Amino acid sequence: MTRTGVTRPDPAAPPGDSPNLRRLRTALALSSTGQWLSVGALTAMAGVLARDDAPLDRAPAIGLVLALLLAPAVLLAPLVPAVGRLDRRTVLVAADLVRLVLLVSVPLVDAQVWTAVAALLVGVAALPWTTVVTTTAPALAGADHAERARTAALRTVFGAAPVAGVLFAVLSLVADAVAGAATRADLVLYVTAAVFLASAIAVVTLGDLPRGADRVPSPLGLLLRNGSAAGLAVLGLALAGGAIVAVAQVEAVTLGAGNPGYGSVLAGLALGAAFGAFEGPRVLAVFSRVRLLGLAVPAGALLLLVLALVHNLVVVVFLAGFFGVAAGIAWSAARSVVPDRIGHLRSVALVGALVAVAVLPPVAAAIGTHRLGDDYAFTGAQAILLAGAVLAALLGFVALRRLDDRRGIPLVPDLVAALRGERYTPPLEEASRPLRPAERGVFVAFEGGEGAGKTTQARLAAIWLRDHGYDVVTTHEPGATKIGMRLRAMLLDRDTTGLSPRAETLLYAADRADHVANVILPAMARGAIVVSDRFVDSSLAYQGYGRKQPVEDIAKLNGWATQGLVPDLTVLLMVQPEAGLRRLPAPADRIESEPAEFHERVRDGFLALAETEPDRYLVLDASRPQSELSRQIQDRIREILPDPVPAAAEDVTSTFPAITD
Ligand SMILES: Nc1ncnc2c1ncn2[C@@H]1O[C@H](COP(=O)(O)OP(=O)(O)O)[C@@H](O)[C@H]1O
Ligand SMILES: Cc1cn([C@H]2C[C@H](O)[C@@H](COP(=O)(O)OP(=O)(O)O)O2)c(=O)[nH]c1=O
Repeated sequence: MTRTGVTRPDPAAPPGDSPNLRRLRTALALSSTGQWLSVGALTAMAGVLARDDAPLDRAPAIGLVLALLLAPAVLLAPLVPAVGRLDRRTVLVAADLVRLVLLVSVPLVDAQVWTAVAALLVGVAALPWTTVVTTTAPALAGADHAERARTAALRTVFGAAPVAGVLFAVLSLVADAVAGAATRADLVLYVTAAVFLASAIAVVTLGDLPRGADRVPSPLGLLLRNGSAAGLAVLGLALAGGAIVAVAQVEAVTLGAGNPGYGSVLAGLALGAAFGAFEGPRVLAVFSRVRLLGLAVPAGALLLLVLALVHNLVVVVFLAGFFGVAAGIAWSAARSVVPDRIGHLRSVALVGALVAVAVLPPVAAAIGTHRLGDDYAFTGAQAILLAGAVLAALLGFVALRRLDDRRGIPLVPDLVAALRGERYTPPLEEASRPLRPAERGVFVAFEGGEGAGKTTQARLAAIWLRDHGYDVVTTHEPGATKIGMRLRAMLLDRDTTGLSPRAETLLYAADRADHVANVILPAMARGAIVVSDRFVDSSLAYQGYGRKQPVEDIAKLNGWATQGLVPDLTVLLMVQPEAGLRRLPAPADRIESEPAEFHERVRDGFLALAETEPDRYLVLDASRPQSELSRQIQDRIREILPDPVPAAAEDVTSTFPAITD
């Protein structure tokens, strides 16, 4: 604030940040801390109220409370838009106050059934807050900074978990010190209620919040759509992580550490996960993200295996922390592997955790405790942790096998080089690649939305290929031939008005037919590698999905135009349309100036095309640094390269001594 009371923009604040947005994030931090604390507080209370003699018999009651807390997020998300029509601040305050009342009521009612009902209602009351991340914070930041605001809000939600974990452990210790070992969870329940009060007050002090359509995608819908092997790895971790949380309290009580012990395990897990997710992008930065994912998941599984077998709380807390780190790194790697399917990954994690906490505790209780020798008891809790570890490791390996983006490059030297901060590049002739007849060249197409970096990456790939002695032809669409240049002018000139979608499609196809006949096929016939900036997929995405014309028809038309030529590899660079368009210099051409929804449809179209033929596509997150992208592209191109020297010629030349100077 200046002396005149006018708020000046904070020069250090990220673009799009406003005082109101910052206050909203503070409220979100408080509310999220309360929600995470509720998890510890209500499960602790469920454990106390179960009152069974053997700690393991309390597991199903604890699992039930966890499942009821999570279930609304999975099952009721589609109902959230209904609250979007109400006043935003009133809904958020009501959501906090409802949770406050519920948490205070739990120790007063003091009944197992009410604790379970309260858990369900706390889960329901948390739902309106999800719209702060999906809608309100991005709307407050404005269109240009919406994505950044969404990310910051998500970080706030998950960053609150370790804070709540540590707070829960400390409060449990205090309660233990004051009231003795047989404490209930009253203190932490009341403190959680107070945190919700603080959140409600923070919301009241907020300025106006924008209304707007709430978009809370249904986790169940996302679970089934956009499946990916990366999702399998995340599922493995979610099941394993869910197993830890589901039996943490039982383990802590069995080891004589009570709620402070339980809180320490939760805090360790949450701190580790937050650290891993935050640092993930910097871990082995030059190493393939797929391989990092494929290694982090089994590493987490191994930690879980040891965790299941030791009977020492301090060791368990550290192992839970390291498991969290592995899980966090794996999560960040999975996000970079399928940047376009993060919603799917989140749904897998949520549903996996829900299944784990609902199903595993009753199984643990049913297995019971078995004495092995005189001083080692093996419990059902350990059994499900072991099962979680094995399953996670298996799913991690499946993901690595299915997705490996450095096939043919040995894992160990690749990892050793990455540990030294270097990128392992096998000599070209050592890389395993199917040899292709040299008389037919190779055709690589670069596709993607506006400003995705196609021209940049096509150029870098061509330079790299030429460095390795290949005959390379770089070309582009539309407009690579004389006729094509005239067609391009017609197609992209903003003065061209009223061009019908069919005519547009035919003109692009005419340009392509000329391009294939006069540039691409002659180059391939002499064995060259052709690198094209755009090809048929652009027509399918722009004229098909963008202009809403039948994709099948366009594919048929282009099959004829191209004489059936299909790229050996299509590199698809995915970028958020608005980010891509921002990268381009003004003024926009006729297609670039289409509305945002058109470009969204084009983007979705490209993805749908890649999904139908995953082996032919390399899909990359174009927001990553250019050098990283080009390395991944090189790795993939290497797999399809022909021998640089025709096999027949090599038979002769290889008998001569090499002259290197
Ligand atoms: N990975 C990247 N990160 C940031 N900027 C990039 C990246 N790749 C390309 N750019 C920049 O974005 C702009 C558009 O890139 P360009 O290769 O012409 O995209 P396209 O051919 O897909 O329209 C250029 O200024 C380029 O330097
Ligand atoms: C090849 C092709 C391009 N287009 C559009 C996409 C681009 O907006 C424009 C090509 O313009 P261009 O300036 O080459 O852009 P970029 O660098 O993004 O490739 O033509 C189609 O709509 N259909 C097609 O089949």
